[in-house]
Amino acid sequence: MVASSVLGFPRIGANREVKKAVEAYWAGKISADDLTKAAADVKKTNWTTIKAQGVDLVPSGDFSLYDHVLDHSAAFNVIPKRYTGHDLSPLDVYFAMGRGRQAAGVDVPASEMKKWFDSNYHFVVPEFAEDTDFKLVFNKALEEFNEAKAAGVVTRPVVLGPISFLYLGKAAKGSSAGFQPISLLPKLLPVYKQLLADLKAAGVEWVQIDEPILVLDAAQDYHTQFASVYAELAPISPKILLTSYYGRLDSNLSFVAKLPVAGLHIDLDRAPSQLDEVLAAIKPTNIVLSLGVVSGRNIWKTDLSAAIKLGQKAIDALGADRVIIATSSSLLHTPVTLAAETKLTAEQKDWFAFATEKAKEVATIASVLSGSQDAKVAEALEENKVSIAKRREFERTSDDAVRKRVAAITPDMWARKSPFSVRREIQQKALNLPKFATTTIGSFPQTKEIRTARAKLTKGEITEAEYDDFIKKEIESVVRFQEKIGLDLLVHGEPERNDMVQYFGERLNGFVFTQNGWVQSYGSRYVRPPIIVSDVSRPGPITIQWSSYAQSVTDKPMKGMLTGPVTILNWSFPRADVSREIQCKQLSLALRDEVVDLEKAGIKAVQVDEPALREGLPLRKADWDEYLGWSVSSFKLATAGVTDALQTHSHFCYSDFDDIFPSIQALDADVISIEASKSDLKLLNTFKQYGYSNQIGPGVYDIHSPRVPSEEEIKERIAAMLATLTDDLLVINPDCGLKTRGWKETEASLVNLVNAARWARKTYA
Ligand code: MET
Ligand SMILES: [Zn+2]
Repeated sequence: MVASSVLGFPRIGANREVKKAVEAYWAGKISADDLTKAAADVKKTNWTTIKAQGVDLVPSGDFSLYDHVLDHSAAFNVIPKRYTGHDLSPLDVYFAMGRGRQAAGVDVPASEMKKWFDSNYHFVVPEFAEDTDFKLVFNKALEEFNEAKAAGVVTRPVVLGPISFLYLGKAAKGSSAGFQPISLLPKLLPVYKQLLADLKAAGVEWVQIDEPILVLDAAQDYHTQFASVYAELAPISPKILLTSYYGRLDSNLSFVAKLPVAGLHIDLDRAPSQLDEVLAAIKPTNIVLSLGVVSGRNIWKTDLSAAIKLGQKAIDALGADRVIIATSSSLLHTPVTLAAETKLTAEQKDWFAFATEKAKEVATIASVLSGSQDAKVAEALEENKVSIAKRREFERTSDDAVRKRVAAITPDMWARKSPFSVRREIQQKALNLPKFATTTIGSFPQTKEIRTARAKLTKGEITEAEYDDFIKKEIESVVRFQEKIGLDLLVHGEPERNDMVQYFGERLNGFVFTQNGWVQSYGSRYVRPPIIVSDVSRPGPITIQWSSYAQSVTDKPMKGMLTGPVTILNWSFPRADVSREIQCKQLSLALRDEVVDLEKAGIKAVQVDEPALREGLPLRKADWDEYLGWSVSSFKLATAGVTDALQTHSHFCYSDFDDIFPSIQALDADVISIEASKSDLKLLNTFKQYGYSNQIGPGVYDIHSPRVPSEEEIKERIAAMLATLTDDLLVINPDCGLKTRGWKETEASLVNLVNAARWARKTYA
């Protein structure tokens, strides 16, 4: 019998129930009990849904109200001191860690957030100190196992592994130099033992322990750490399924195959070629192999026949009892169900599988491999063959003009005409900005009124012209606001955009959209990634009318605002039949035309955002050059079609840039803005290390939290930056767009920012 399994499921609810409940709780509209109840309903629906698809091993413990790494930190008492002692309930401490808290005498910023591997999901970075006092505050894995059992589903609890937990975390501020979280392993292990022993006592058969760091280049000591940790855990634990996902095990396989675990999960979606060596390595052991053949990262229907072949290969080597068919990773990166989509054409719908459909796919593959004679299984397999054939047929169509244009790209097309120093002078004349120029990253609060107007337009309750008028009024008021508080380089505020990627996707050929395809990005923030289904091109101008309108109502310079090619690609579900590089180049050419049109329309500065450049970086260093090569040239291709007088900006947020900083310099944007506030300005060390020649605005405050930074705080940050950056290169801005913020905190924060910049002009005159 070949078993089927799912590694994790979206925790947002089919109708975004979790977002709604969490935000209502934050707003004081529902109680903690109501929130717990709403969460319980979603968990129960998830378990029963997965089971109903025929899956044998259903996950539990993967649910989260905010972030699963944060859950884990809270459960293990890894709670920085700044969040304790305020007389907050554990739930409020938890949310304070996730998003900061500023109320009733409590004023604490959020913890640092980082991208989860190469995905657009963000986790809250655990902070470890030498005196971190690990204890099991609550056993989430056990509680949710029991909860699922009571709902009639026996599950496989999911736990983040100890080594990944420590490596994903950081040393708390004030730790002694050289302190490394991994040194806490001996102190942490007893708590894991307690957790696992409790699971075993509760009758848990299998526990899934996630060690995703196994797909990263091995730290030197991985080998001994894994060997000693799992030797200690295995005897007292339920059967351990050790999982790796998002990439290949590579050289880590040599020690992983020797661990005393009952099962090993590998990602065959991202790294199909590792199957042979894994089979060879574990054949002499008793390890059960979980094959991640159904992608947890994209939304394309699995080619079941191809997956069955891989499964059969594993069965031939190991026997059916040692094979599990699984999703490649948790399905948290995919929308809940295709069933809710009513606007996709039948042809399009037939191409896709979302989380629920993917659960069914693993079950079908496992049934076929188990020799099932069930007519329904045979039928599902047949239907899949037809769907895959149809998609292949569609893939043969192409937009020849786009293909030709991509083939004709030459390197001179992606170089600016003159070097930065020359451009700078020309641009300074055109823009006339003061020293320490202030600007924002683009979006202003997306208010209820804006969302309502958009919804009305979608429902046909207002006309296109009425909507456009509304947007113009919004733009004008955002412009007046910026003038009033004294910002220097203005933006139009992006009120017309539902989402920075979706907005462009909807105006380009080659994309399709879902109505309800939400995927969690961080906390209660979900996105609906567009899907690239065919060649991409620009049927006409996208942003020109709004940017030129905004410029027409002010004498101050207006910055045009576009989402960059790499980010559109990385935040979409890409097609699987054409390389990412080619898809990116197609996007670049479309955006290049838009940038040129903005300049023609009289716009003097254009920002092309690339917040997702870093996240697309391959997990293995050996693969970096290839990616950085085409992504950097794609950005440049999009921005180099203009004259020297156009000031190009780019923006990056959420991640560590240390390792790719030379590539950021290579983009040759005239100005970059970059997240720095949450990572404790450690970025500044990067500037020190590599130097930076163009203008730069490391964010002076964190916009991901409603907390208002004081003027003093911002001055301190500016002063800290000036210890490393020369004053004529520094630009003053928040660390990201303001669309998730309310107007009140936006105004207060920006007033402080402008005042701090004025202070800097005097102080560093
Ligand atoms: C995630 S980066 C966001 C950049 C965009 N221009 C904004 O201000 O919202
Ligand atoms: Zn940003």
